Amino acid sequence: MKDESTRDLLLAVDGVTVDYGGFKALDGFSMTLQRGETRVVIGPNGAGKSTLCDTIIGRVRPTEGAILFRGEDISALPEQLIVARGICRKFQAPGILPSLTVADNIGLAARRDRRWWRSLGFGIPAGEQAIVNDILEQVGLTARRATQAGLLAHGEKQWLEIGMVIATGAELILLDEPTAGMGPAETRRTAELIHSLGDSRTVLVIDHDMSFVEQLGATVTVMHQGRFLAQGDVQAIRNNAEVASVYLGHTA
Ligand SMILES: Nc1ncnc2c1ncn2[C@@H]1O[C@H](COP(=O)(O)OP(=O)(O)OP(=O)(O)O)[C@@H](O)[C@H]1O
Repeated sequence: MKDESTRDLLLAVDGVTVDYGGFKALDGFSMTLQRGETRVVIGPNGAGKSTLCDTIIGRVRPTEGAILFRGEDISALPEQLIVARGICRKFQAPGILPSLTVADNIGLAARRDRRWWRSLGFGIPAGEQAIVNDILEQVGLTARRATQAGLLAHGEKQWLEIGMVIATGAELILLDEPTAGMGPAETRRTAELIHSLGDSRTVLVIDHDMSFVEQLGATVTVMHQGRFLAQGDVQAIRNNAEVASVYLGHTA
């Protein structure tokens, strides 16, 4: 891990409100991410977690406030320009091309902004082979490189998707419930994989599974009703009476 003092600000969500005709899915929400950190955002159903990701990636526009990426306001940019600047989101639903091999899916993701359609049917150019090999190794799919992606097990598909996000070169990766549908062993492997991204990427994870959150060992930000509720390590969050009350539905 980098020393705190050498880290710098990558993302600032600054007082963001998303108002749907009077209902505020985000209500003056603020948080910051330092370069190289992994952060988990949790919160009860409807807390605004997905809306936060939608707003960062430009799918939803803030009614108030701003999103600053590398110090620049990106809140009015179209999604594809935000992606081009280095933010990539992995959705719960797999976006892999099932008839292509695992390696070709990663190769395509690496070329997505570089007229990747031209490469269809031509295999992976030599220079990219090394990148693809590295990513396959990182996501633990080297032995599956020639397998059709559609034939992978559920967990493997999720890792391939994470590999594809890595391949885009994005500096900020948004992972929306990456362990959905996974058993304990796959969940553990996913935590290791996110760990292995180390300081090279900044990762924002949304998840409900507290054992996964614990394995990640990351700072946790808690949202409730579109607002910031608490932030700290897993233990502090577990011991936070206000957090317990919003999850358990009673007052502390
Ligand atoms: N397009 C929309 N129009 C109106 N209300 C919306 C819209 N999108 C989301 N909401 C509402 O905003 C609130 C926050 O939704 P969001 O999906 O961001 O929460 P979440 O924390 O991701 O919840 P979950 O854990 O259930 O996925 C919810 O009450 C939801 O119904």
